[in-house]
Amino acid sequence: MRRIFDYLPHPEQQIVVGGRVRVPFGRRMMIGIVVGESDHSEWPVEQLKAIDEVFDQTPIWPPSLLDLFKWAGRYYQHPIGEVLSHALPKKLRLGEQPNSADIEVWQLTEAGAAQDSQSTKRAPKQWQLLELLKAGAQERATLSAQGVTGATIQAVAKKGWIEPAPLSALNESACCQPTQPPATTEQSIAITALCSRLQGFSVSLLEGITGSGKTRVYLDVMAQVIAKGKQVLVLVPEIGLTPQTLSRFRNHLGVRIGLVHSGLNDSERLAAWQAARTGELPVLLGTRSAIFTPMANLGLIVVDEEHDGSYKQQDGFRYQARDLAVMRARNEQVPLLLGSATPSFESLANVEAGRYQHLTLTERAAGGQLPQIAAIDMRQQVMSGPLSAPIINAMEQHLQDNNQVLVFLNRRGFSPVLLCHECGWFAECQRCNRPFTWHKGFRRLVCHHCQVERPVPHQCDSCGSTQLVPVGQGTEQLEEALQAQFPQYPVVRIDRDSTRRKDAFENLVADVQRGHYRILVGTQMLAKGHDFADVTLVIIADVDGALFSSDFRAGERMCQLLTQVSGRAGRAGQQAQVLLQTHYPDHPWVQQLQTEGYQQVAQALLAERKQAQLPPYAAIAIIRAEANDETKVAEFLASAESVLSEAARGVNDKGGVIVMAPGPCAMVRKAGRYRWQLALLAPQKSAIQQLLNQTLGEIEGSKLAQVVRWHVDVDPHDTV
Ligand SMILES: Nc1ncnc2c1ncn2[C@@H]1O[C@H](COP(=O)(O)OP(=O)(O)OP(=O)(O)O)[C@@H](O)[C@H]1O
Ligand SMILES: [Zn+2]
Repeated sequence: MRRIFDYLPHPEQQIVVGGRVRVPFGRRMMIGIVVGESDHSEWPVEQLKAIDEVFDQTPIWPPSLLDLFKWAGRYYQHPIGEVLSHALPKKLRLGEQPNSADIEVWQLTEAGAAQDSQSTKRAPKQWQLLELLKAGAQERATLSAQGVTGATIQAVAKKGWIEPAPLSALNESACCQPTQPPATTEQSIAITALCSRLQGFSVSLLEGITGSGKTRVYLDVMAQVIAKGKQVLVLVPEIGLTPQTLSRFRNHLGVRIGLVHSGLNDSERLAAWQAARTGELPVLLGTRSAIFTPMANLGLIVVDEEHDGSYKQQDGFRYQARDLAVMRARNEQVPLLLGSATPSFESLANVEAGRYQHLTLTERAAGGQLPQIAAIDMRQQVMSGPLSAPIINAMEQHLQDNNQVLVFLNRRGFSPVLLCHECGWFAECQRCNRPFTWHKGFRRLVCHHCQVERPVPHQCDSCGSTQLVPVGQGTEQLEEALQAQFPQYPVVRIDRDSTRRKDAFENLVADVQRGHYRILVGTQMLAKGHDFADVTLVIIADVDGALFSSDFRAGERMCQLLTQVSGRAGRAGQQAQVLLQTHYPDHPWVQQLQTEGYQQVAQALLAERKQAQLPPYAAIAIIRAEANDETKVAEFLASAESVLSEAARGVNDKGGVIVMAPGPCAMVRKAGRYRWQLALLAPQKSAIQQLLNQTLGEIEGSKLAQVVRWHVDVDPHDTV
């Protein structure tokens, strides 16, 4: 509910703003959070109920953070209750007390330290655990982030090689790596510039080409902050939290690193949260939602790969964690460091406007040149498999030279369509009106839009023919074809399907690092931020689909993705190559990326955005609605449009808000429901805010608002 509720104070207990209380709500008792105090109410005092129980003597969040949440609720047009509930670890929502002692810590015993790889020869996982603990005690949560399962821990503990350790062991354990290569000149310049701004609020954008060693810059700056006794909050994209990242942080900083990731259970999550809140944890490393963690002594926020789409929550409370980081840094008066090889256009525009400090790294830290992208014109190739002859030849070369080859294809499954060769019928999801993807390994057809599955048919539904043929290719097919083409080189596929099991992703990445595989096939999971030292050739198998998206951000996204994937090649300083297969070698983005690189393409695309008055030079919000009955969706948005248009006449002083006519989404039917949307555009974010604040109450009150599912998306990630 888009509102707050009034209660009388507890007769004896003191209440605190930002603390939890139990209150009667309807016929139930519920846990609430006190967001403010007042000496009056809109309701007659006899109608108000009293707070039943007070849980907290001190606020859960400091006032600056509570203010941030209130701001976020207003800005993203999301009910404050849901925002706060989102920010609160589950155990606290249920009324438990914060507790940081709930942490399971393990250390080597003397017997364990005496083992060598021979004694665990048939149990490589156990050896991995022993090796990890050689550097000192670690939390179970940290071990699990590095691919160690509970079963392995139990097995090794049973042998008497490891034992539970006190929490204090963590602080002594993290060791500093003695042999760091010296920072490069560019890195040193960036580090000095950043360290001169550690007081007060500022935002810096570190734009460093792929492999330029941005992480090293973060770490040196973080070390300075930690040395002053302050805490650092580091955000990474959803799949950027690899064992490698973690060990780099541990080794370099020599302090305990707290983690927030999807593999934590509720107790571990609460323990990390509490350790951060009390100030005992020097570094908290986490994905999007870590931005909500209170930190007693915050000294710096770092957002790595700041352009990454996973910082935007795509359902419920649709916040942008990078943008919240800016607000949080301002509220808490600390510096914010954004880093990327392919900065978001929002951040580039902020640099242009002089709001962010701009630091650049233009050379690769380990030497060598950034690989050039070369397009292979598919129209002139005779294709015998998914990859053309020049690509196969190049792969042969790099593999013979003992290097790894990465083949990128952003489509899971075996084939995106299963077609009847005789009549042209194809298997289609009835709820989305889109073809099913054939997953050969799972022996299922899966709709990638609504996740519904069905068995693979033996016959055509329409004519009964048994000649069903796969059309188009996904990673599964590519993996199969490459293994057949290069039987002597092990192939691994890394995508959401091959990494479904817990820890599978961490394990596969570790195996790639160890050189177990020579050919890596994968989706964007492989593209982001990984440091695979032996990859010298990157193949981009197909980008053609992305060239035709009608989303105004399609160009930005594609250039980011291609630059990031390409950047996986030659990171240890080798000569490297990137080959891109396309039917459209003349497409302007493809051309520009080959000849100029991300910075120049970004400048060109930004100029177009400015001309067209689109974000980041304007603000946008979208109201989306869906229902089984399309006319209801259209009617609801039409009435919303008239409410908005009427009110929009009043906000003309700020340059006005354009209320676009409602229309069907690019994918008009999903999971059986029809989807429409209405966009609001304005030169200023505040104008859209003002308009939504004025009108949402009325829109929400309409009868159709109860019939259709709808939501507001401020600064949407997807706009089609
Ligand atoms: N000063 C240095 N001297 C030698 N090697 C370095 C130095 N700094 C970083 N490196 C190495 O360069 C490689 C790339 O560094 P890093 O992964 O930090 O790059 P990055 O800027 O984050 O790249 P990306 O944006 O592609 O993720 C790593 O293997 C790292 O160990
Ligand atoms: Zn579907």
